Amino acid sequence: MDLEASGSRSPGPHISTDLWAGFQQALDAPPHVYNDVDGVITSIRKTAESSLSPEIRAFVESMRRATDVTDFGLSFGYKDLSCHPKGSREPILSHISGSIRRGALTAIMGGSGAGKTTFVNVLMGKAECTHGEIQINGVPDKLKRYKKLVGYVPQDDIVLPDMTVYENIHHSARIRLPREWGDNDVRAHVESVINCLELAHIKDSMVGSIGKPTISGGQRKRVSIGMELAAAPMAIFLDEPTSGLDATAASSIMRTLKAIARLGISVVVIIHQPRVEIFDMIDDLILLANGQQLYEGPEANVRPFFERLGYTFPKHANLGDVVTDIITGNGRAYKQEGDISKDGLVAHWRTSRYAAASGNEGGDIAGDGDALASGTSTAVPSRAPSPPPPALETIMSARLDSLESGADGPRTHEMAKGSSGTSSTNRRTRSEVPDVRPDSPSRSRSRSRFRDRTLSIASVRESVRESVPVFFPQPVNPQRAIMLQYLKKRGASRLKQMRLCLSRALLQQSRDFPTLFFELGLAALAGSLLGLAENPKAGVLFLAPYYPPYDVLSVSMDVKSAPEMALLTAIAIGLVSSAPGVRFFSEEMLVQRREAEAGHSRLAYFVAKNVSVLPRMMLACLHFTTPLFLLSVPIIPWWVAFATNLFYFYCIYGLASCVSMVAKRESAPLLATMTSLIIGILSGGAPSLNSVKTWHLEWLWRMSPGVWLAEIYFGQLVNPLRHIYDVHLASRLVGFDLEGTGRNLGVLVAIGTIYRIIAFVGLVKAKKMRV
Ligand SMILES: Nc1ncnc2c1ncn2[C@@H]1O[C@H](COP(=O)(O)OP(=O)(O)OP(=O)(O)O)[C@@H](O)[C@H]1O
Repeated sequence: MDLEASGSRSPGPHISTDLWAGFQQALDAPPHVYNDVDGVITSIRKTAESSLSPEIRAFVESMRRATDVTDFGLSFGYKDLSCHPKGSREPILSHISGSIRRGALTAIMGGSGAGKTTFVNVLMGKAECTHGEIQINGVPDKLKRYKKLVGYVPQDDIVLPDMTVYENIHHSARIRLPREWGDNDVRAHVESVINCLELAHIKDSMVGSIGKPTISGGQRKRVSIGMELAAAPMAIFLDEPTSGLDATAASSIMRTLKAIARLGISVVVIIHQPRVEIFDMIDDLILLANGQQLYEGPEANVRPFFERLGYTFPKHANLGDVVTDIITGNGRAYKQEGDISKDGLVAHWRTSRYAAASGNEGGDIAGDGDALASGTSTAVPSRAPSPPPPALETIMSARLDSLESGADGPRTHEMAKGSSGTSSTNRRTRSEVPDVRPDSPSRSRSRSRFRDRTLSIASVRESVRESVPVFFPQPVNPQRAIMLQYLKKRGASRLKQMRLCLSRALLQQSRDFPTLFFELGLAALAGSLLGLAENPKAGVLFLAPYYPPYDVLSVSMDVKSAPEMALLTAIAIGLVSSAPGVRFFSEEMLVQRREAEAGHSRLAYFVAKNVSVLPRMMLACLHFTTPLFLLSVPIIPWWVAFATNLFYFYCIYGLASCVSMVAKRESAPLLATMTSLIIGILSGGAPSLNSVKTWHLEWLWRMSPGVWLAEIYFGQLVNPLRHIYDVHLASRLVGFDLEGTGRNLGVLVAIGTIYRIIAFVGLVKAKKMRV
């Protein structure tokens, strides 16, 4: 069964209608008009919002509380953006100008290497441009400041497989929402996100991995989107949100994204060769090639734009495919003669932009009111022509008429696209979006609410006429100061994040019982085998000459057994713990990077992960040390052996963390095992530390925790016999000190900690995610 398809129709637990369509219901809402004119438009907004379902209204209210502004959402304006990193021969982006409207679904398209990722990184404040100007909500500003208000959904659904849908989203919310929010507030927001994403019926299901899925691909994508919406973002960027999904799931995701945009959140997607129904849902398009624009404007205008350049669109061809072919320089099938190169398209866009800016008739485009691009004397109109927004009266009349006649009313973007009505593409979109509630009670309620309000709306029309109705995007400058102030309070403190990450890590471990069982079993087996190997010696691991004058009675000498036992112990612990140690970080590396780039504290995560593993490490050490001691009966006090082994486990886990930062997930366990074997061999047992000293390489051996473990074992096994044997002679022969157990334990802790510091540096410096 297609879970995604069934999921899109299943209601949440407290939602009465079985026709609930989540966020998509917002697509049927009347236009959302902003701009407060003596409270007049506010009443219209309230009217618009009253037709939304209670779940979506709860989400909108929650968003307002999280952002502390009434009209959440970000619009971006950019002028002449150029990025030319050092070492790169060509600029990655050059002369990009335009805008991204608040509340619009904007798609960025281009061939491989066109600069889409870099452009999105710039808009998200993750990368800086070498040149250009940027406006946020109509005000020149630094994008970095708004990072906490921006969500990013990577192409691969990077979620924790052994956590439920609710837990994945809830964790993100608790880390990123305003810190003064109580548990109930966070829970309510998460519930509203889950309901609106139609995940309520699977909220307690484990997410599962791609190899072992427990929910469908479309649902995983929704979880991934939910993790961002949980943080109440004002803009959300998605890298190929439909890739890998079947047609139904892909359309459903895009409709959801479009509805989210309608609520005010700016949605920007990177998309490749979209299917026609997906292409039709896009409001605005930004087409890139070779790091430069070749089109920016409404999706509805892209076809006429290319037709003016001589391209013909076959009757039944997929518009998305044709556009992709054209912008990658493969448009010969659609233009028999003339230039079809990407450079030609880029040059055309640039010249027509400048022609339009200078008022030249030949200009192919005209500015559309983008504040940055057209609001100043130096402005460069940067978008293809958007028909002027219709008057508010037209919109309200159309909406009221449509409600009277029972037809679906025009949507905001459709109106913004042209007073002439909806474009053909948008008509297609609407007809393909199933009207899930043709005669539903909520629809009738919404109609009657509208009728009731007709009078009051009619009475305010006159006063509204004086003002210019503003549709998306709406600069929210007056609210900017409040928003920036509020941004500082976003996100849990580092200490709280540590606590949250710790409880999550412990929960994960408690669910991974088979692995723990296997690890403890392996530790017990290794300890038993080593104990059996040492058992015939009955704990006598040292023999040396007697002191004079009894030295002539000495029968034999054995100074190697103690270092050898230490060597075998080090190797066994290395084998037992390196693979589990590497799992902790390498399996979650992508999740960690996603979280870190979303603003989670790396330090909190790292410390919590390391703390969470301590009980497991102690259990493994107990299972290793106990059989070893019972079978080999050495003369070392049990607690000293336990502490020594435990600190060596600590070192191996630390070393495994370092390996997981540099090695690929598949090769990390093998590499960690090999590394632990090497440091085990460098324990001074064979070759002896004395020989190493003669090679002047003691410093190298001393860098290995193995040598400190061996020195403790040697001292503990030999020193108690000092009244019988010449232990100093033995010490000189082997090269180990007899004293300093406490110091050596301290060194082991220090080495383990140094490994962790190196691992943390690796975590911070590790390659960033693709976007
Ligand atoms: N930091 C950098 N230094 C030098 N060149 C870079 C850097 N980052 C990206 N590039 C280059 O810039 C070009 C655009 O890269 P970008 O990742 O933005 O393209 P893209 O459109 O996202 O491609 P794709 O769809 O294949 O991911 C590529 O040729 C890439 O190799």
